[in-house]
Amino acid sequence: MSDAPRTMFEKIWDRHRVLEREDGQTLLYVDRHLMHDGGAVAFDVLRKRGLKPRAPDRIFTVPDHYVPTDSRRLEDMRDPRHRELVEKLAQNTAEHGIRNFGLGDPNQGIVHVIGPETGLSQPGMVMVCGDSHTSTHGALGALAFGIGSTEVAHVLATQTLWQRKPKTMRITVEGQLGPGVSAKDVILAIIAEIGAAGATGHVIEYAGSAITGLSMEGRLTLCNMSIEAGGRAGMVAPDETTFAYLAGRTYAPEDWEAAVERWRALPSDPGAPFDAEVTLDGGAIEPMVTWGNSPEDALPIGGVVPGPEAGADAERREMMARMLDYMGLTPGTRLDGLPVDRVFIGSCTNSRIEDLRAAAAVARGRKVAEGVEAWVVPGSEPVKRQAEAEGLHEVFRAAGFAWREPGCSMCLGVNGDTAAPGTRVASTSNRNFMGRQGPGARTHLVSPAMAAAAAVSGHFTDVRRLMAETI
Ligand SMILES: CC(C)[C@H](C(=O)O)[C@@H](O)C(=O)O
Ligand code: SF4
Repeated sequence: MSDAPRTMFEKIWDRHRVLEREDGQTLLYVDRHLMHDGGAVAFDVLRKRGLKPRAPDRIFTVPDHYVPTDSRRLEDMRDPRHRELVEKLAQNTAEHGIRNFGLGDPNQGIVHVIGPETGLSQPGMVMVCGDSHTSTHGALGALAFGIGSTEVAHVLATQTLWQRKPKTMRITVEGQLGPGVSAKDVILAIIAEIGAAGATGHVIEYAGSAITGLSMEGRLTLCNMSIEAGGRAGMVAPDETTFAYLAGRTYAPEDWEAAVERWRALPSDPGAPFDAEVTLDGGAIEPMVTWGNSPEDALPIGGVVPGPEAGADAERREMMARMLDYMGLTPGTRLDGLPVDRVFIGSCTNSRIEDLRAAAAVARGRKVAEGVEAWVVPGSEPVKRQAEAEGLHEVFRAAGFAWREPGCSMCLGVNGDTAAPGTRVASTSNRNFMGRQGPGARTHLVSPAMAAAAAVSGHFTDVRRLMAETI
């Protein structure tokens, strides 16, 4: 190998390359394979072919999509097909000696929350999961990406995966984020800038002082939504923040000092070329709200709903008209002041302890507005315990928020946690697609602080105004 400067992505790719095929595909070794209840059927595929999981100690599973968030009991799962998926995951993993963080386990939670939290996600690893938001784990300096169901079976059976080498994109955000501006606003601003297909075919590396200044939790939020910009994966170079976050976690490496030494060599070399470069001014980013049905349809809270004529071409104009109709919005409406019916604080994007602290800081001493139903769904059992130890659940309850059990919940609604048709939802999740939170439900993506501000105001509002009022 030459001494040419390499990106962090290339270093990880090179280290995991097993062999290359003539058509340009590379067989990669997989360090960690995460699975959730949505992928439980992969075990049947293996069984039918007489195969067994190749490396059970590298596979970790958790039910999150279908679990109820008003109970921890399997018996309370209303849909028998969903219960079967959760049971199947427990049975298959028990049979093969795979660690399953099952319903009721003290570490159960959303797969992308518990990976980092348990220390399973580490710098330099190749990590996969049959789920598009696997990009989340890249926040720790891993190459982590979602795979399809056929690939899940392939990884189960071989602990390797065929991949075409993606391109690289560096997104640099310099400067200091303003008060009330979080990682969620940064990623929404990025996607608004480059578009929902802006990073297609690329692995994104986030860099710059606004990024390195983020906590690990902020970086997880950022990387989580890389896929919403079309990116194959998103990564942040490991640094002291990363090491401090991982130290002492259950699955942190036993040879800790040596591991940290290895991790220090991972960041992209100075001068390493990226296929694409994007820069943003972090200081100019404001609290964001989406108005349409793609995460790219995001505007600062001071913005107004655009009209279809703002679309660049006929196709976009037609799409905008359809989205405005679906969202029940009139062009020219100010986002600040737009009434909400429901508020969802949760999902693998924004359900970690810092997210709940940010929301609680706004909710403290205030009341959820009349007619608004607001939920807080912690990302995992440890997040829930920590929040309760800090009394955050009391803050939320006193304000009128429902305090629920961990899971994907209203992010996707496959467990039955949905919003009624026509309902306008302020949501801290990552997708505002038509029907995402239930048929006809109108999703607006926001940060946890902005969601809490909407809950107590009864409409979207600039959280910075509420912060100024807080004594
Ligand atoms: C169910 C799962 C495969 C899906 C994904 O891939 O992302 C889900 O988590 C989502 O967020 O839409
Ligand atoms: S919380 Fe939402 S985005 Fe994340 S894995 Fe679950 S359904 Fe997918």
